Amino acid sequence: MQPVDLVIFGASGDLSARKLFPALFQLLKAGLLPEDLRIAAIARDEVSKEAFLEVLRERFTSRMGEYAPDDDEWQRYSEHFAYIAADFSVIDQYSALKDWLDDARISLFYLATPPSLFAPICSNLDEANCLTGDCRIVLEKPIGESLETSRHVNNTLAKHFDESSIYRIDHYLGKETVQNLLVLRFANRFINSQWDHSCIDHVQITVAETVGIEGRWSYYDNVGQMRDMVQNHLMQLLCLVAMEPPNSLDAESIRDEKVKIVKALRTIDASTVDEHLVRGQYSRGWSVGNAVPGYLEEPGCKASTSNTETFVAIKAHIDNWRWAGVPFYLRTGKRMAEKVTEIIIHYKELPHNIFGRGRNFPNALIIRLQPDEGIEMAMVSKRQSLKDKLALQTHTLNFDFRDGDESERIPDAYERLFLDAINGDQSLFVGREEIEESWRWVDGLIKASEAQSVDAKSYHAGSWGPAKAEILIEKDGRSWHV
Ligand SMILES: NC(=O)C1=CN([C@@H]2O[C@H](COP(=O)(O)OP(=O)(O)OC[C@H]3O[C@@H](n4cnc5c(N)ncnc54)[C@H](OP(=O)(O)O)[C@@H]3O)[C@@H](O)[C@H]2O)C=CC1
Ligand SMILES: O=C1O[C@H](COP(=O)(O)O)[C@@H](O)[C@H](O)[C@H]1O
Repeated sequence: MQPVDLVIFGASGDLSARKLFPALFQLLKAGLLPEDLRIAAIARDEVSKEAFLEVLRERFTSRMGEYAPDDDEWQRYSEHFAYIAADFSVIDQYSALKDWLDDARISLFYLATPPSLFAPICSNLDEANCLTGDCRIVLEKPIGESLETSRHVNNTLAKHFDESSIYRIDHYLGKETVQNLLVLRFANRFINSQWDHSCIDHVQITVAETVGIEGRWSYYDNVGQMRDMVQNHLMQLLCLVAMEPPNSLDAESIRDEKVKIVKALRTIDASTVDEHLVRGQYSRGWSVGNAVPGYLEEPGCKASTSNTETFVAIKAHIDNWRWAGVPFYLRTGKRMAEKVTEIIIHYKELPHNIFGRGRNFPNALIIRLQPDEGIEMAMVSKRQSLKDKLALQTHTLNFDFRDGDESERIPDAYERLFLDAINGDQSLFVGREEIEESWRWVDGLIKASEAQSVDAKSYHAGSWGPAKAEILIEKDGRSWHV
């Protein structure tokens, strides 16, 4: 491995503490990163490196539980760090970073900052002469808040970095179970050969969270679940389920196939939005046994009303040969009954049922991405019975990723993504075109919903969303899996 300097902008933020620094710790502990990795943590607080690390360690300990570092491990981890206090928006404050960087090493700039700072940081890095040698940039989602603003960010990036040096993160792609979708589909002939409109009745993708907006009201109220989750995470899952086999596993081949799916998504306009979109907003209720406030009672809320959605259900169609006539039902929300991310492939009934009326149980493939990661196949078999010769039942073939070992740690998505960015592998990062095409579709949906004044219907925290979401699917004679 080549020597790497990793610069984390936004080092005092929530993402850094919860995901980035723990992932780096795990990778170093496992010996998967260069031993001489240097990490520059940059934030605004005027504190010493020791003070920064002390706070970081407390945050680690409260969140990492049994995986938190012991004293020796923490000491070794600390040795990789430098702390630089700077305001990223001010060009004059880049000199300490310039002095710290070493041209002979790869510089990996990680922007864990509000998206409004992406463009200024790129320009400032360039102007401060920090972009010499092999430089790469990693950006968190969201890239923009619309097609127009994402283009602006991408255009600015392109002025300072070559596309091959830009790593746009969608952390869902780093999840082991999401990567497994490619393997499941393209390494198993029996699945691959049954993956189209002739066998599949419909697809459901659910990304349900029990958390609320977690103190992010001012950010969230401007974006809502459509921009926070649908434009990126759900779109990526949809693409991985629906895309054609890529020619190879290189980034370009995978991105090309994903873009084709996004472009084939049928536009939902003002004339069709009512039958295809349900929006919701949580009111107070119960979440995992605790009473929780409604969206408008969350800390930081300054408004007495808001039409921002915390729940979305969509019926989407992909207008191509493979998926003709197969609806994709997508659903995502905060403060739902359970934390679950799953994809359900519902197969069609057989063309002719020799077992008689009421004895047809269509197969279903249940891909559990989190938690309880695994795959279930609902199959029909005969129940042993002398009384009823044709007693049929659904049996489940269950494939548990942990192989029954609950103590096994599934690596966090950010571990995979750091490793790939350091190794220069872009295959799990999102390309410019797919992001912009995704915004084009989502912008159209938002516009249609605004034109028809589709309200965010209230649902109780701890439920499965507004009743209208049930109707969206039930009027087609189907129902949500959970
Ligand atoms: N949190 C999460 O779970 C996820 C976050 N993201 C994305 O990651 C990014 C970061 O999110 P998150 O960590 O939650 O945000 P936070 O608000 O918690 O952290 C932002 C960080 O940026 C710093 N910062 C802001 N402005 C400046 C400035 N002018 N100069 C120097 N530092 C500055 C803040 O420092 P200071 O403390 O001084 O303000 C803080 O360290 C966002 O793009 C978000 O959308 C993506 C997926 C999940
Ligand atoms: O990007 C985001 O993702 C999280 C959900 O991530 P997960 O890995 O816990 O499924 C979501 O809560 C957050 O609002 C969003 O910005």
